[in-house]
Amino acid sequence: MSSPLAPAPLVVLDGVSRSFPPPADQRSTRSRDSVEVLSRVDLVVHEGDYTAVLGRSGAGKSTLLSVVGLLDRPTSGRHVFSGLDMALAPDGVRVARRAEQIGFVFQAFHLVAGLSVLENVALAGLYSGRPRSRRLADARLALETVGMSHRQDAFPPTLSGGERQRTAVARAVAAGPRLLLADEPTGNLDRENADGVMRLFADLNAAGQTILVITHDDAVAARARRRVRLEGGRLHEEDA
Ligand SMILES: Nc1ncnc2c1ncn2[C@@H]1O[C@H](COP(=O)(O)OP(=O)(O)OP(=O)(O)O)[C@@H](O)[C@H]1O
Repeated sequence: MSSPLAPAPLVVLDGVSRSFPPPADQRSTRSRDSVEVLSRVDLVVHEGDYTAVLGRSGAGKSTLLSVVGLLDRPTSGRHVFSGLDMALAPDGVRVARRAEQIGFVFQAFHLVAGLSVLENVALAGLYSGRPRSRRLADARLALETVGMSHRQDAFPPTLSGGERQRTAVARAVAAGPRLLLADEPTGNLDRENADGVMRLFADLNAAGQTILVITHDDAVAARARRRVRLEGGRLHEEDA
């Protein structure tokens, strides 16, 4: 039994399932049953955790990240984020929570080519209404954290892959999210740059950042404090 003083978990997935309609080319010839990609998944993430979700291509990792990141709703099950039941919350509440409390890093960086590095990072907090002066100050600090201050006036097309991803990480953490969600963050990087980004994640976590990273790469997962694996729609603990 947990202590009454123990902090509430940041994320709780309780019996979460997510189904999709069958692919169009299979609807007439095969079963019309929907495909259950996540099947009664349970997951608890506490503040300060650093968790890697492993799984083969098609295992449902991005689907899981979309649910945890409030980009998608489960078909059934309970999803609590930051103390609020999100599976049933109205869209407006979900969008606000996502903007204020979750930072995303994707494999493809998703930087805006026509904005400088500083301006890209200062986009963090825009949707939760932070004033520009505050966003710029936060962006400068985040760029310092990821070692990109010297490139703040550069434009994304002139950056290396590693620099682009460090910029994307700065943008994800600049507004101080409670949760950093990363989807294959090293997928477009060579080993050296991948190592750099994973060192950065370890440093952020050591400073208190809660991180959930999804990856098919054991070397990336090895850097996390906890590993879980998605297989057959279910989530299994990899090791103690
Ligand atoms: N919006 C959707 N509509 C229908 N099927 C979907 C949808 N999103 C995902 N799927 C299906 O769910 C399954 C899991 O996809 P998902 O992208 O979550 O896997 P993944 O583990 O992230 O794969 P990868 O490592 O290749 O990115 C796939 O079979 C995919 O086709």
